[in-house]
Amino acid sequence: MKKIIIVDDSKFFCALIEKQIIDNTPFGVVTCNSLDEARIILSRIDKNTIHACLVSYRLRESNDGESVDLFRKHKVPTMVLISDITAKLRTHFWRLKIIDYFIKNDKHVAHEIVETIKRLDRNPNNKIVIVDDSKTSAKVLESLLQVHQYQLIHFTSPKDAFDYVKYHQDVKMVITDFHMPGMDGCELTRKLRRIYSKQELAILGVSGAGQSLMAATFLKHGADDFIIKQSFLAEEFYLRVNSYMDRLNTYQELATAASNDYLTGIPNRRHFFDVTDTMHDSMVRQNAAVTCAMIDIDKFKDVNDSYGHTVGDAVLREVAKILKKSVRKSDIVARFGGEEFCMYMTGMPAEHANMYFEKLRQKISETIIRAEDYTLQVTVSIGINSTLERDLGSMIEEADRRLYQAKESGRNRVITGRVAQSAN
Ligand SMILES: Nc1nc2c(ncn2[C@@H]2O[C@H](COP(=O)(O)OP(=O)(O)OP(=O)(O)O)[C@@H](O)[C@H]2O)c(=O)[nH]1
Repeated sequence: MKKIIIVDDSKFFCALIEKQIIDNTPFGVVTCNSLDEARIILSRIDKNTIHACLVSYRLRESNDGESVDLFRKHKVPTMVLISDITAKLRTHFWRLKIIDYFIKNDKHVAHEIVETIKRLDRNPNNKIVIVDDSKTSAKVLESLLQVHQYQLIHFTSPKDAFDYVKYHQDVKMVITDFHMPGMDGCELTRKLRRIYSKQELAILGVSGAGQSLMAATFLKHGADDFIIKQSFLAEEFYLRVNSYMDRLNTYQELATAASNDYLTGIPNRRHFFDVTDTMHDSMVRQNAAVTCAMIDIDKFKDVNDSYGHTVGDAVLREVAKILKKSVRKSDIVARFGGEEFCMYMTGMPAEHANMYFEKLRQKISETIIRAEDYTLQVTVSIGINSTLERDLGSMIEEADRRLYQAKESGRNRVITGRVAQSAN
């Protein structure tokens, strides 16, 4: 487990922050109450296991800032604790390329520290594209963003940047200069906004000083914000980038929560229909092979009654995992509710469907599920329908009727409508 090192001479403060970090992040904590202790820890610990450190700028029996220098020398991402801030210190901190500073007696300090640690953990997955034909200007932004461990890609050509962002939906933010050959920053912003909404992509315009109209022009074309190259402060830049990134991450978490089942993490019924609606139309137009399947765990009530709901939940997660692992990227598996799942398989004709689902049924029945102190096995009944119909709802309804037949005729079996296969 990666760790956060806290260095502060107040044991009470260390304990308070340690608890917040342990309760709210995946990280462990090592605390030191003096610089000497911190030196010993640094000499013993494997540096790769340190996520970041939180260090008091002023410690008893050491010079101001000595603690920060020690961790910076060891290339540990550093957050600084301070009792109060001055303009001089602020400038000094950003020159040192620290992650952030926190005022110790601020009542939100623990929350802010935890949020910063979580953000630092997320940032390697947060992709930012910098578009600037000047490598020197881009380097300035890159070196600032690297401190916060964002994933960065630099393009000198706006056209190349556009092509990249268009096909890479994982880009969260574009920071673009205005004056560039071929396409200016506003045009790039306008083109990107046709594809991505503000909930999907943040765009920050950048330009030189003395361009008073530039901010309005960028915003008008769909940018979220604008910064002036020569004059922005590192602190202001971080606050803006981090707040847009936090907002995007929150939107995406909400979107995932709305479309995915909370227990198994696979799509829910609503999302299933959102996705399959257009997909199915195109399948019908191409007269392509499609198979729908309804899958239901047998006697699931007995699982809950015999082992408890926590074990029941673990069974649902395990079955969902097996279903998800068994499909291709173009197929969709969703939890329709309770112990019932639906699968939409593209390019699967009737002659393959029966064998495929028979294997799947067998795999589930052979899987040993471990939950709490129990080991158990469950079976599923499956109804499948490979007769292409314009209306997807009717196709699923028929698969559901066959699932009912599978239950009625003894469970743990697959019913295709044409042949009923007994597993027993
Ligand atoms: N643990 C857990 N149980 C759930 C969840 N959703 C539904 N259930 C339970 O699933 C059980 C479904 O029971 P039934 O509809 O009687 O079906 P069954 O026992 O599987 O019987 P057959 O389908 O006829 O084989 C009920 O006891 C529900 O309470 C869930 O999210 N977690």
